[in-house]
Amino acid sequence: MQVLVHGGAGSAPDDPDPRQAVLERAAETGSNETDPVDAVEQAVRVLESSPRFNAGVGSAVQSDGEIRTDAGLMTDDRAVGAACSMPGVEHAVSVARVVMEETPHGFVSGEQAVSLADVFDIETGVDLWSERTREKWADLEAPTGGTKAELEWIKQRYGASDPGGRDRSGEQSGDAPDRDPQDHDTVGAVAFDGERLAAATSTGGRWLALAGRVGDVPQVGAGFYCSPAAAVSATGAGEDIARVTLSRRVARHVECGLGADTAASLAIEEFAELTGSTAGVIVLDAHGTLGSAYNSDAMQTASRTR
Ligand SMILES: NC(=O)C[C@H](N)C(=O)O
Repeated sequence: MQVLVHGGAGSAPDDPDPRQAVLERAAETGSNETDPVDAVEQAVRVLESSPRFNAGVGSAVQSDGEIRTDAGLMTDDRAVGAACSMPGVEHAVSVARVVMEETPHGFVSGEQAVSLADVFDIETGVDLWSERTREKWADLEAPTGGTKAELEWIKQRYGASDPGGRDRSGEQSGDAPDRDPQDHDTVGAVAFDGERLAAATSTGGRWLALAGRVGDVPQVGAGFYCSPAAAVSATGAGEDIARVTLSRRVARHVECGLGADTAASLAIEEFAELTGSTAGVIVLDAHGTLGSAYNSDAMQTASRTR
């Protein structure tokens, strides 16, 4: 089994070494599996359980002070499952898998997704707050007073720094108020067993987002995609990733004959040109070739073959 994982595209983290150790453990855990769906699910679950990443425990907090998780999973036969806006769900990737395998649907949201998780024995009601998110949330001093007040608050702030720490004009925004140096850390995995491919992505979204906001991660073709040619997981500025269906774009380039790395680089170049924003992708093709590209300051990855 070949597994490649990422820990989000964004500004360079202060703690790359311990993060890298978790990524290595995730890749190894996935590579011990014999089925690519198990491989991506188990790899992502390791990352969701680490407070160092913005997925599961340690996820970003939305404007109403609630943490909601999102994930998507897909296989090369185009089976797909996604789930979003789930409070108290650490392993969003496992809910995405339930949607794929146990329902006739592709995407389930909110309270009902949490109920579905419960029915299939995925733990709910989990405390997803980490020390870091608690401190950051307290520092932000979010307004109380409902949706209108929250919207006014986030409109000035959301996207003032993208996951690469740059403002929308491409200038460094290091001294912007409320800039979040850890606005990255979405996690993803791709796996190949020599015949079958799978891809999965999981996140808590982005800081300073309106309650109920859903980014690219659970949108098929945007935050994740898998075709018989390639498995892809994306990370970065979710609204921009979705508007150019970034993961689908990478797979399409592989389908047109490009190598995994070239396909990833070309898709990121196109993404940057079309949106002026930052993102990263990992890809594993049906020849077992790994590829990745990003235009943010950093994107940590780890891979393992067994
Ligand atoms: N850090 C990320 O990758 C965020 C994620 N793509 C989102 O927009 O929800």
